[in-house]
Amino acid sequence: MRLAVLGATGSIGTSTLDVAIRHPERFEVRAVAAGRDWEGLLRICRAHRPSRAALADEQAAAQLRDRLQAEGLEHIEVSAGEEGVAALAADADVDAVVTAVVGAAGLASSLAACRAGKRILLANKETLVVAGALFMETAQRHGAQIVPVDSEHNAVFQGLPTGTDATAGVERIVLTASGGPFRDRDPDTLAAVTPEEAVAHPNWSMGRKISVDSATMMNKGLEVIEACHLFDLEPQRVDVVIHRQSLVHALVGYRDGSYLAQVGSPDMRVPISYAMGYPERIASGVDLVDLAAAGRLDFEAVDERRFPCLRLAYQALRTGDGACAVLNAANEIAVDAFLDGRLRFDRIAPVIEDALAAETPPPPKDLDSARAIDAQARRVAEEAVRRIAD
Ligand SMILES: NC(=O)C1=CN([C@@H]2O[C@H](COP(=O)(O)OP(=O)(O)OC[C@H]3O[C@@H](n4cnc5c(N)ncnc54)[C@H](OP(=O)(O)O)[C@@H]3O)[C@@H](O)[C@H]2O)C=CC1
Ligand SMILES: CC(=O)[C@@H](O)[C@H](O)COP(=O)(O)O
Ligand SMILES: [Mn+2]
Repeated sequence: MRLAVLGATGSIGTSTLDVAIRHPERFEVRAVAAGRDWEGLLRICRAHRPSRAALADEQAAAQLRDRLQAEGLEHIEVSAGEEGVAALAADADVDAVVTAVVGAAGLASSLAACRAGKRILLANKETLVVAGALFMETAQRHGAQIVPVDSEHNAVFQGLPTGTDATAGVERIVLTASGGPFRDRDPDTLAAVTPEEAVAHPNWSMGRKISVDSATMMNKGLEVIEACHLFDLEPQRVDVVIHRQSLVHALVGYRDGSYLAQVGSPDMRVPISYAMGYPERIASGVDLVDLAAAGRLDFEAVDERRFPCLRLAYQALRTGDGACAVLNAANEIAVDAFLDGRLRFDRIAPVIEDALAAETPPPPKDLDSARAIDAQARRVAEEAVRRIAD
């Protein structure tokens, strides 16, 4: 299988390449893309020898081109900008696209992969939050196959019935949430949280943005929206439960009273290898969980006062796709402001609430309208950051 790995320098990208290199007879890394880390992408080019590479940042792409030439790797064609990244997703020499770009920046390449009818190993959950119906319709129209990489959705995918009716007998699904680094912290002290504390996830090693999302539990909110689109479920059929150990990733509840749960170590190579090998199971480099050593599996209800972002996500989901796009944009702005030291941790949710209070845009009907909604919501959220941060 010929792969394009978009977001190759990041946490998911690195795990994907780790799985690929374990199966050289099975996977060929044809194309790799990132944002601006040209040195990271250069190292990947040396190790995997793709045919094509792309960087969203034009200057970084020029640096990469120069260095590849200096090292005798000029046959690796380098493209630049959002279009350059999206072009890799549609490359005729690629069978499967791993969408591991962070944030709404991944939408254009996700849609390009859809239009080209690729197998999409979907990590970029923001694609489904910004333009869920558009993305799913585009995939269906062009025969793109979506295999979820996000651990919970990958777990649901594994637990759903096989055969023609993919949801036969399914009553509800349950996504587990670790609760993040502040699940036991006194809520009155959340104002003082530092970025380094917020990105210190108790169980998973991930990029900074998703780590903050886990700390606010917006990550689970985005995942509820993601699940509704992927599995065609109404919001009331998607539950969230806190599970501190992050060993059970999701459960599919059936009408006969059974739950099917997927259990695995908190290492993304497990769901990534499932998506890469599907429908076969291939080695991921991760051992089975030692159940006796794990000892216990705890489940608790979510305290919505501690995690207001989860409520905001359900609110946006019930309002419609336009509101979900606003939710995502405002969250990205608020998280950036927090990581830059311009916004307190406990003010991330109020910024998003403010953005959602503005007039709700209609659902995005194409990439341009999604971009316009995103840009407008970012302006509103930036204004809210300035006001709320004062
Ligand atoms: N990490 C995890 O365990 C999980 C992640 N996900 C999802 O996967 C996605 C990636 O997350 P994660 O790997 O943690 O993030 P990272 O921050 O670790 O990596 C992000 C990647 O995106 C690239 N990137 C950033 N901006 C652009 C752009 N404009 N164009 C192209 N590439 C860009 C980065 O390149 P550069 O290095 O140059 O900045 C980097 O390769 C997110 O949507 C996240 O929600 C889902 C489930 C689990
Ligand atoms: C690994 C993965 O899929 C993340 O989305 C993970 O779920 C984050 O952990 P939280 O449960 O804390 O959000
Ligand atoms: Mn997840």
